[in-house]
Amino acid sequence: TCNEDPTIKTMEDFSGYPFQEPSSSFSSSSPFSSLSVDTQNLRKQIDELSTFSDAPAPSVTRILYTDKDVLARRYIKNLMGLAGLSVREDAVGNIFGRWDGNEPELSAVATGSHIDAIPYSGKYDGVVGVLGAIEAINVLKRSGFKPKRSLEIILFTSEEPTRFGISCLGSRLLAGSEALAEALKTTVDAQNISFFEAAKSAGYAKDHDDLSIVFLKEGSYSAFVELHIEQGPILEEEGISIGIVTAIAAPASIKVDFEGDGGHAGAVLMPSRNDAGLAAAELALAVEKHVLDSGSIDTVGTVGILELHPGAINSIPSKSHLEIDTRDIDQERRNDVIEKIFQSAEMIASKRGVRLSEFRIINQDPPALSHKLVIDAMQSAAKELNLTHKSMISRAYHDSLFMARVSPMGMLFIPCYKGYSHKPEEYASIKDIANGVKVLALTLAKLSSF
Ligand SMILES: NC(=O)N[C@@H](O)C(=O)O
Ligand SMILES: [Mn+2]
Ligand SMILES: [Mn+2]
Repeated sequence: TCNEDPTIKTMEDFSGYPFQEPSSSFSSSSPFSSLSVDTQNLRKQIDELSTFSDAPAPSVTRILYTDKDVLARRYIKNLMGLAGLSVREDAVGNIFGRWDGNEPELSAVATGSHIDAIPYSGKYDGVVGVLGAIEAINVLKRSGFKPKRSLEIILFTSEEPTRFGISCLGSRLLAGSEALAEALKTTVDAQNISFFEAAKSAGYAKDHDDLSIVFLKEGSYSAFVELHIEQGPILEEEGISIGIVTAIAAPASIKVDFEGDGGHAGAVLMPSRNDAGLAAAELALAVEKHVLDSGSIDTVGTVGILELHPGAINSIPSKSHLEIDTRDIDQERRNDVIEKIFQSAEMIASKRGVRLSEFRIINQDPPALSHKLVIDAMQSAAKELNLTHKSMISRAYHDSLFMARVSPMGMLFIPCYKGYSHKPEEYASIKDIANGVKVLALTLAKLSSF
């Protein structure tokens, strides 16, 4: 391989895709002389949407089913209407905007992403894939194109795990997750508000608690493509416009609780303590150790939530709560790490005389591979638009991870500033976004004519 970049090697092993572009089954002569993106309008929309936030600019916080989320959803539905799409919503608030093709009975081609944003994050994560998708439809309409297969834009509910601790909630249900449909009957958020109460407050789940109605029918889509910022530095560093995602890494998340006796920080001497806080601290370091010991750069582990109770400076923590996110492109290797984390939790609990009161694996998802059909379409589109592109893997997860279970899937990445994401400094230039929109438009056109 050209530059001994360990991830390239891994990507070839992992996605089975030779680094060199395979021959495309899509014709190179596209009827599209010019695809014009309304960059000014798109820029304005990204800024306007970011104002529906529970955090002060430049940060964006937009949590599922909050007032700001409902306003942002209304904003998107309005834009879908202005683009001439027929709009519908399902019981959990996945929103669909459809442009009927000449042969509407054929399964449609879909694209989409999410607009929910974790606390104090940026304007572009997910948003580029929703506003960009609507603009891609406008671009095709402006060029006089008429699809054979219908084109459908999906705004997925709750890609971020912020409110109910479950990532990709909307797309998991669309992909038919019985377990999730069941679990949501008893799921509550940190304020003890139930999922259904919250959904109803946002106008969803009116008279349903059997969420299997959200499941997509077999063959609903002939292909699914998601446009997203890279959330990594590669494209920007290498000056490449488009990332052709060939695979998405396998995410997992774990909730852990320790319980000890707590007590007075002054009066209780060290030998007679069983400090739940120190148990949590030790486990957090053990997560790092097990991830580093996997010997692969592709294994990552994060303790993004660590809470102590009662949380008083002069009181020994009697309870501690950790939430662990670990990922890898190699599912086996990731599962080994999870097993080692569990053994450490047990070992630490017995060594420190605290109780391991919870070790719950919330999700342990397999990785997803992009489909040749979609990869070829994305590559020939980028080529026809004379945009530099490279194949790459996604270490962040996306709704595409679950759409791959019900449809041939592919993702398009665009560069973002220093690879920043999940923080206010997240940024993508309108030029890069416009390139992504053009490649998406052409890819959708190719797939819809297939
Ligand atoms: N794309 C993205 O940020 N997805 C996240 O929810 C993640 O944690 O990967
Ligand atoms: Mn995100
Ligand atoms: Mn995202």
